[in-house]
Amino acid sequence: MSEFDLIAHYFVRPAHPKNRATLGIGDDCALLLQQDGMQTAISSDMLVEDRHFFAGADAYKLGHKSLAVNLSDLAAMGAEPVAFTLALSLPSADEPWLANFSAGLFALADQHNCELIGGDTTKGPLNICITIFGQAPIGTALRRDTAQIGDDIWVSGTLGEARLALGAMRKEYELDIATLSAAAVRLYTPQPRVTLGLALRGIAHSALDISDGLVGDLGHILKKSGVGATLNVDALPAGAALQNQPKELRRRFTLAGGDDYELCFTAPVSKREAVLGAALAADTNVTRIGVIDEAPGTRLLDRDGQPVDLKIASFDHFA
Ligand SMILES: Nc1ncnc2c1ncn2[C@@H]1O[C@H](COP(=O)(O)OP(=O)(O)O)[C@@H](O)[C@H]1O
Ligand SMILES: Cc1ncc(C[n+]2csc(CCOP(=O)(O)OP(=O)(O)O)c2C)c(N)n1
Ligand SMILES: [Mg+2]
Repeated sequence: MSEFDLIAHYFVRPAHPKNRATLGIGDDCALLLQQDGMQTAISSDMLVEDRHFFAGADAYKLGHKSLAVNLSDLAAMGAEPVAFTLALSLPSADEPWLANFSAGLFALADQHNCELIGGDTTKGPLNICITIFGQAPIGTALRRDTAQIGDDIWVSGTLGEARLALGAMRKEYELDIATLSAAAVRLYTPQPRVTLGLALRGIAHSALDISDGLVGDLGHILKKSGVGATLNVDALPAGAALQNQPKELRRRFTLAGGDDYELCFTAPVSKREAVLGAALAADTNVTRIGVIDEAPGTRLLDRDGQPVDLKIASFDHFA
Protein backbone atom coordinates (compact mmCIF):
# COMPACT_ATOMS: atom_id res chain seq x y z
CA MET A 1 0.00 0.00 0.00
CA SER A 2 1.35 3.45 -0.89
CA GLU A 3 1.82 6.28 1.60
CA PHE A 4 -1.17 8.13 0.11
CA ASP A 5 -3.40 5.03 0.05
CA LEU A 6 -2.55 4.53 3.71
CA ILE A 7 -3.58 8.09 4.60
CA ALA A 8 -6.73 7.95 2.45
CA HIS A 9 -7.79 4.59 3.85
CA TYR A 10 -7.05 4.99 7.55
CA PHE A 11 -7.11 8.71 8.28
CA VAL A 12 -9.37 10.56 5.81
CA ARG A 13 -13.01 10.41 6.88
CA PRO A 14 -16.21 11.51 5.14
CA ALA A 15 -17.26 15.13 5.74
CA HIS A 16 -19.23 15.50 8.96
CA PRO A 17 -21.64 18.36 9.76
CA LYS A 18 -19.86 18.99 13.09
CA ASN A 19 -16.46 19.51 11.41
CA ARG A 20 -15.10 23.02 11.91
CA ALA A 21 -12.06 23.15 9.61
CA THR A 22 -12.56 25.15 6.41
CA LEU A 23 -10.06 22.82 4.74
CA GLY A 24 -8.98 19.49 6.22
CA ILE A 25 -6.65 16.68 5.08
CA GLY A 26 -5.26 16.91 1.53
CA ASP A 27 -3.73 20.33 0.91
CA ASP A 28 -0.39 21.76 2.04
CA CYS A 29 -2.03 23.19 5.16
CA ALA A 30 -5.37 22.81 6.82
CA LEU A 31 -7.40 25.99 7.26
CA LEU A 32 -9.15 26.78 10.53
CA LEU A 33 -11.37 29.81 11.01
CA GLN A 34 -10.72 31.60 14.30
CA GLN A 35 -13.99 32.28 16.11
CA ASP A 36 -14.65 35.84 17.30
CA GLY A 37 -13.69 36.47 20.91
CA MET A 38 -11.81 33.17 21.19
CA GLN A 39 -8.15 32.35 21.72
CA THR A 40 -6.55 29.25 20.21
CA ALA A 41 -4.87 26.84 22.66
CA ILE A 42 -2.14 24.70 21.01
CA SER A 43 -0.17 21.79 22.45
CA SER A 44 1.98 18.87 21.18
CA ASP A 45 2.78 15.56 22.82
CA MET A 46 4.72 12.70 21.33
CA LEU A 47 4.59 8.99 22.24
CA VAL A 48 7.75 6.99 21.52
CA GLU A 49 8.04 3.19 21.56
CA ASP A 50 9.98 1.81 24.57
CA ARG A 51 9.74 5.20 26.27
CA HIS A 52 6.00 5.92 26.49
CA PHE A 53 4.72 2.44 25.63
CA PHE A 54 6.06 -1.10 25.34
CA ALA A 55 6.83 -2.62 21.94
CA GLY A 56 3.80 -4.63 20.79
CA ALA A 57 1.35 -2.38 22.70
CA ASP A 58 -2.32 -2.76 21.73
CA ALA A 59 -2.85 -0.47 18.71
CA TYR A 60 -6.42 0.56 19.62
CA LYS A 61 -5.36 1.65 23.11
CA LEU A 62 -2.31 3.40 21.69
CA GLY A 63 -4.56 5.38 19.35
CA HIS A 64 -6.67 6.34 22.36
CA LYS A 65 -3.73 7.30 24.56
CA SER A 66 -1.96 9.34 21.87
CA LEU A 67 -4.96 11.65 21.65
CA ALA A 68 -5.89 11.41 25.35
CA VAL A 69 -2.59 12.92 26.54
CA ASN A 70 -3.09 15.84 24.16
CA LEU A 71 -6.74 16.37 25.15
CA SER A 72 -5.49 16.36 28.74
CA ASP A 73 -3.39 19.45 27.97
CA LEU A 74 -6.46 21.24 26.59
CA ALA A 75 -8.39 20.16 29.71
CA ALA A 76 -5.66 21.66 31.88
CA MET A 77 -6.10 25.02 30.09
CA GLY A 78 -9.89 24.92 30.24
CA ALA A 79 -9.92 24.88 26.43
CA GLU A 80 -12.55 23.22 24.27
CA PRO A 81 -11.10 20.70 21.74
CA VAL A 82 -11.38 21.75 18.09
CA ALA A 83 -8.94 19.80 15.88
CA PHE A 84 -5.61 17.95 15.80
CA THR A 85 -2.81 16.91 13.47
CA LEU A 86 -1.08 13.51 13.56
CA ALA A 87 2.60 12.95 12.70
CA LEU A 88 3.26 9.23 12.43
CA SER A 89 6.46 7.30 11.91
CA LEU A 90 5.73 3.62 11.19
CA PRO A 91 8.08 0.65 10.68
CA SER A 92 5.68 -0.75 8.02
CA ALA A 93 2.17 -0.33 6.59
CA ASP A 94 0.70 -2.98 8.92
CA GLU A 95 -2.99 -2.81 7.98
CA PRO A 96 -4.54 -4.56 11.01
CA TRP A 97 -2.39 -2.30 13.23
CA LEU A 98 -3.49 0.83 11.34
CA ALA A 99 -7.16 -0.20 11.46
CA ASN A 100 -7.01 -0.65 15.24
CA PHE A 101 -4.91 2.45 15.86
CA SER A 102 -7.23 4.70 13.86
CA ALA A 103 -10.32 3.12 15.48
CA GLY A 104 -8.99 3.92 18.99
CA LEU A 105 -7.93 7.39 17.91
CA PHE A 106 -11.24 8.32 16.26
CA ALA A 107 -13.41 6.81 19.00
CA LEU A 108 -11.93 9.33 21.46
CA ALA A 109 -11.80 12.13 18.86
CA ASP A 110 -15.54 11.72 18.20
CA GLN A 111 -16.34 11.79 21.94
CA HIS A 112 -14.74 15.24 22.05
CA ASN A 113 -15.83 16.48 18.61
CA CYS A 114 -12.16 16.93 17.72
CA GLU A 115 -11.38 16.59 14.03
CA LEU A 116 -8.17 15.23 12.43
CA ILE A 117 -7.15 17.98 9.98
CA GLY A 118 -3.72 16.87 8.76
CA GLY A 119 -0.37 15.39 9.67
CA ASP A 120 2.63 13.62 8.25
CA THR A 121 3.45 9.95 7.63
CA THR A 122 6.94 8.49 7.24
CA LYS A 123 8.65 5.13 7.57
CA GLY A 124 10.78 4.75 10.70
CA PRO A 125 10.69 3.66 14.35
CA LEU A 126 7.16 3.72 15.79
CA ASN A 127 6.55 7.28 16.98
CA ILE A 128 3.28 9.18 17.28
CA CYS A 129 3.14 12.95 17.64
CA ILE A 130 -0.13 14.85 17.90
CA THR A 131 -0.59 18.61 17.88
CA ILE A 132 -3.94 19.65 19.24
CA PHE A 133 -5.90 22.89 18.80
CA GLY A 134 -8.53 24.09 21.23
CA GLN A 135 -10.28 27.33 22.04
CA ALA A 136 -11.31 29.39 25.05
CA PRO A 137 -12.88 32.85 25.34
CA ILE A 138 -10.08 35.45 25.44
CA GLY A 139 -8.54 35.73 28.90
CA THR A 140 -10.30 32.70 30.43
CA ALA A 141 -7.71 29.93 29.88
CA LEU A 142 -6.36 28.30 33.06
CA ARG A 143 -2.64 28.99 33.33
CA ARG A 144 0.28 27.80 35.46
CA ASP A 145 1.49 31.26 36.51
CA THR A 146 -1.59 32.51 38.35
CA ALA A 147 -1.81 30.52 41.61
CA GLN A 148 -2.27 32.78 44.64
CA ILE A 149 -1.16 32.46 48.24
CA GLY A 150 -4.03 31.02 50.30
CA ASP A 151 -5.49 29.01 47.38
CA ASP A 152 -6.64 25.47 48.05
CA ILE A 153 -4.84 22.84 45.97
CA TRP A 154 -7.16 20.27 44.38
CA VAL A 155 -6.70 17.16 42.30
CA SER A 156 -9.23 15.35 40.12
CA GLY A 157 -9.94 11.59 40.14
CA THR A 158 -7.34 9.28 41.63
CA LEU A 159 -3.57 8.97 41.38
CA GLY A 160 -0.92 6.27 41.18
CA GLU A 161 -2.60 3.33 39.46
CA ALA A 162 -0.85 3.83 36.11
CA ARG A 163 2.51 3.69 37.92
CA LEU A 164 1.35 0.61 39.82
CA ALA A 165 0.63 -1.16 36.52
CA LEU A 166 3.91 0.02 34.99
CA GLY A 167 5.90 -1.43 37.92
CA ALA A 168 4.23 -4.82 37.48
CA MET A 169 4.92 -4.77 33.72
CA ARG A 170 8.56 -4.01 34.51
CA LYS A 171 8.63 -6.87 37.06
CA GLU A 172 9.45 -4.54 39.95
CA TYR A 173 6.85 -6.63 41.89
CA GLU A 174 4.00 -9.01 41.20
CA LEU A 175 0.31 -8.13 41.28
CA ASP A 176 -2.67 -10.46 41.17
CA ILE A 177 -4.47 -10.45 37.83
CA ALA A 178 -7.50 -8.45 39.07
CA THR A 179 -5.33 -5.68 40.56
CA LEU A 180 -3.10 -5.51 37.50
CA SER A 181 -5.98 -5.33 35.03
CA ALA A 182 -7.71 -2.60 37.06
CA ALA A 183 -4.49 -0.57 37.25
CA ALA A 184 -3.60 -1.19 33.59
CA VAL A 185 -6.80 0.55 32.47
CA ARG A 186 -5.33 3.77 33.87
CA LEU A 187 -1.96 3.21 32.16
CA TYR A 188 -3.33 2.32 28.72
CA THR A 189 -6.58 4.29 28.43
CA PRO A 190 -6.42 7.50 30.48
CA GLN A 191 -9.61 9.61 30.33
CA PRO A 192 -8.79 13.29 29.78
CA ARG A 193 -10.70 15.60 32.17
CA VAL A 194 -11.94 17.93 29.44
CA THR A 195 -15.40 18.57 30.91
CA LEU A 196 -13.95 19.38 34.32
CA GLY A 197 -11.36 21.75 32.83
CA LEU A 198 -14.11 23.67 31.01
CA ALA A 199 -16.25 23.79 34.18
CA LEU A 200 -13.32 25.24 36.16
CA ARG A 201 -12.98 28.35 33.97
CA GLY A 202 -13.75 31.39 36.09
CA ILE A 203 -13.35 29.32 39.28
CA ALA A 204 -9.78 27.97 39.40
CA HIS A 205 -6.84 30.38 39.61
CA SER A 206 -4.38 27.95 37.99
CA ALA A 207 -4.25 24.43 36.61
CA LEU A 208 -2.15 21.79 34.86
CA ASP A 209 -2.43 18.14 34.02
CA ILE A 210 -0.35 15.54 35.84
CA SER A 211 1.80 13.52 33.44
CA ASP A 212 5.18 13.28 35.20
CA GLY A 213 3.89 12.96 38.79
CA LEU A 214 1.94 15.25 41.16
CA VAL A 215 4.79 16.88 43.11
CA GLY A 216 6.94 17.52 40.04
CA ASP A 217 4.07 18.91 37.98
CA LEU A 218 2.67 21.00 40.85
CA GLY A 219 6.22 22.37 41.07
CA HIS A 220 5.70 23.99 37.64
CA ILE A 221 2.70 25.95 39.00
CA LEU A 222 4.69 26.96 42.10
CA LYS A 223 7.72 28.14 40.17
CA LYS A 224 5.75 30.04 37.53
CA SER A 225 3.50 31.64 40.17
CA GLY A 226 6.34 32.43 42.61
CA VAL A 227 4.67 30.58 45.51
CA GLY A 228 5.05 27.36 47.55
CA ALA A 229 2.78 24.54 48.70
CA THR A 230 1.99 22.38 51.68
CA LEU A 231 0.36 19.04 50.87
CA ASN A 232 -1.47 16.64 53.16
CA VAL A 233 -0.06 13.32 51.95
CA ASP A 234 -2.85 11.39 53.69
CA ALA A 235 -5.50 13.30 51.72
CA LEU A 236 -4.17 12.18 48.31
CA PRO A 237 -6.78 10.13 46.44
CA ALA A 238 -5.12 6.77 45.67
CA GLY A 239 -6.68 4.64 42.94
CA ALA A 240 -8.65 1.59 44.12
CA ALA A 241 -5.97 -0.90 43.01
CA LEU A 242 -3.45 0.99 45.18
CA GLN A 243 -5.53 0.88 48.38
CA ASN A 244 -4.21 -2.52 49.48
CA GLN A 245 -0.58 -1.79 48.68
CA PRO A 246 2.03 -0.93 51.35
CA LYS A 247 1.80 2.66 52.61
CA GLU A 248 5.19 3.74 51.29
CA LEU A 249 4.46 2.53 47.78
CA ARG A 250 1.01 4.15 47.90
CA ARG A 251 2.59 7.44 48.93
CA ARG A 252 5.36 7.31 46.32
CA PHE A 253 2.99 6.43 43.48
CA THR A 254 0.38 9.06 44.37
CA LEU A 255 3.04 11.76 44.89
CA ALA A 256 5.25 10.93 41.92
CA GLY A 257 3.84 8.05 39.87
CA GLY A 258 3.34 9.65 36.48
CA ASP A 259 0.93 8.88 33.62
CA ASP A 260 -2.00 10.03 35.81
CA TYR A 261 -3.58 12.55 33.40
CA GLU A 262 -5.59 14.07 36.22
CA LEU A 263 -5.91 17.83 36.73
CA CYS A 264 -4.15 19.60 39.59
CA PHE A 265 -5.60 23.07 40.15
CA THR A 266 -5.74 25.84 42.70
CA ALA A 267 -8.76 27.92 43.67
CA PRO A 268 -9.55 30.44 46.40
CA VAL A 269 -11.19 29.19 49.60
CA SER A 270 -14.26 31.27 48.70
CA LYS A 271 -14.76 29.05 45.63
CA ARG A 272 -14.94 25.68 47.45
CA GLU A 273 -18.66 25.26 46.75
CA ALA A 274 -18.17 26.35 43.14
CA VAL A 275 -15.36 23.80 42.66
CA LEU A 276 -17.55 21.03 44.06
CA GLY A 277 -20.41 22.18 41.80
CA ALA A 278 -18.14 22.11 38.74
CA ALA A 279 -16.95 18.62 39.69
CA LEU A 280 -20.53 17.41 40.09
CA ALA A 281 -21.53 18.91 36.74
CA ALA A 282 -18.50 17.21 35.13
CA ASP A 283 -19.23 13.93 36.93
CA THR A 284 -15.63 13.85 38.16
CA ASN A 285 -14.45 13.56 41.78
CA VAL A 286 -12.14 16.23 43.13
CA THR A 287 -10.14 16.20 46.38
CA ARG A 288 -8.64 19.07 48.34
CA ILE A 289 -5.02 18.09 49.04
CA GLY A 290 -3.24 21.18 50.32
CA VAL A 291 -2.70 24.92 50.27
CA ILE A 292 -0.61 27.43 48.37
CA ASP A 293 1.67 29.35 50.72
CA GLU A 294 4.58 31.72 50.57
CA ALA A 295 7.73 29.67 51.24
CA PRO A 296 9.13 28.27 47.97
CA GLY A 297 9.03 24.50 47.44
CA THR A 298 6.61 21.78 48.53
CA ARG A 299 6.18 20.62 52.12
CA LEU A 300 4.74 17.14 52.66
CA LEU A 301 2.81 16.61 55.91
CA ASP A 302 0.79 13.65 57.21
CA ARG A 303 -2.75 13.94 58.60
CA ASP A 304 -1.32 14.93 62.02
CA GLY A 305 0.72 17.74 60.51
CA GLN A 306 4.01 15.84 60.93
CA PRO A 307 6.59 16.17 58.11
CA VAL A 308 6.76 13.14 55.80
CA ASP A 309 10.30 12.24 54.86
CA LEU A 310 10.18 10.57 51.42
CA LYS A 311 12.68 10.64 48.59
CA ILE A 312 10.53 11.12 45.51
CA ALA A 313 11.44 11.87 41.93
CA SER A 314 8.96 12.74 39.22
CA PHE A 315 9.43 11.48 35.68
CA ASP A 316 12.18 13.25 33.74
CA HIS A 317 13.30 12.08 30.28
CA PHE A 318 16.90 13.13 30.85
CA ALA A 319 17.43 12.78 34.62
N1 LIG B 1 11.23 21.14 21.68
C1 LIG B 1 10.49 22.12 22.19
N2 LIG B 1 10.49 23.32 21.62
C2 LIG B 1 9.77 24.34 22.14
N3 LIG B 1 9.01 24.23 23.23
C3 LIG B 1 8.97 23.03 23.85
C4 LIG B 1 9.71 21.92 23.36
N4 LIG B 1 9.46 20.88 24.18
C5 LIG B 1 8.60 21.32 25.13
N5 LIG B 1 8.30 22.61 24.95
C6 LIG B 1 7.45 23.48 25.78
O1 LIG B 1 7.90 23.40 27.13
C7 LIG B 1 6.81 23.45 28.05
C8 LIG B 1 6.84 22.24 28.97
O2 LIG B 1 6.69 21.06 28.21
P1 LIG B 1 6.07 19.74 28.80
O3 LIG B 1 6.66 19.45 30.14
O4 LIG B 1 6.17 18.70 27.75
O5 LIG B 1 4.56 20.18 29.01
P2 LIG B 1 3.33 19.19 29.20
O6 LIG B 1 3.62 18.38 30.44
O7 LIG B 1 2.16 20.10 29.35
O8 LIG B 1 3.28 18.35 27.95
C9 LIG B 1 5.55 23.53 27.21
O9 LIG B 1 5.15 24.87 27.11
C10 LIG B 1 6.01 23.03 25.84
O10 LIG B 1 5.26 23.60 24.79
C1 LIG C 1 7.27 1.63 28.46
C2 LIG C 1 7.00 2.77 29.40
N1 LIG C 1 8.02 3.22 30.18
C3 LIG C 1 7.79 4.28 31.02
C4 LIG C 1 6.56 4.86 31.11
C5 LIG C 1 6.34 6.00 32.08
N2 LIG C 1 6.40 7.29 31.45
C6 LIG C 1 6.91 7.48 30.22
S1 LIG C 1 6.83 9.09 29.76
C7 LIG C 1 6.13 9.54 31.24
C8 LIG C 1 5.80 10.97 31.58
C9 LIG C 1 4.90 11.62 30.62
O1 LIG C 1 5.50 11.74 29.36
P1 LIG C 1 6.07 13.13 28.83
O2 LIG C 1 6.64 12.92 27.49
O3 LIG C 1 6.95 13.76 29.87
O4 LIG C 1 4.69 13.89 28.73
P2 LIG C 1 4.41 15.44 28.99
O5 LIG C 1 4.83 15.74 30.41
O6 LIG C 1 5.20 16.15 27.96
O7 LIG C 1 2.92 15.56 28.80
C10 LIG C 1 5.95 8.44 32.05
C11 LIG C 1 5.38 8.48 33.42
C12 LIG C 1 5.54 4.35 30.27
N3 LIG C 1 4.31 4.89 30.27
N4 LIG C 1 5.77 3.31 29.45
MG1 LIG D 1 4.84 17.61 26.63
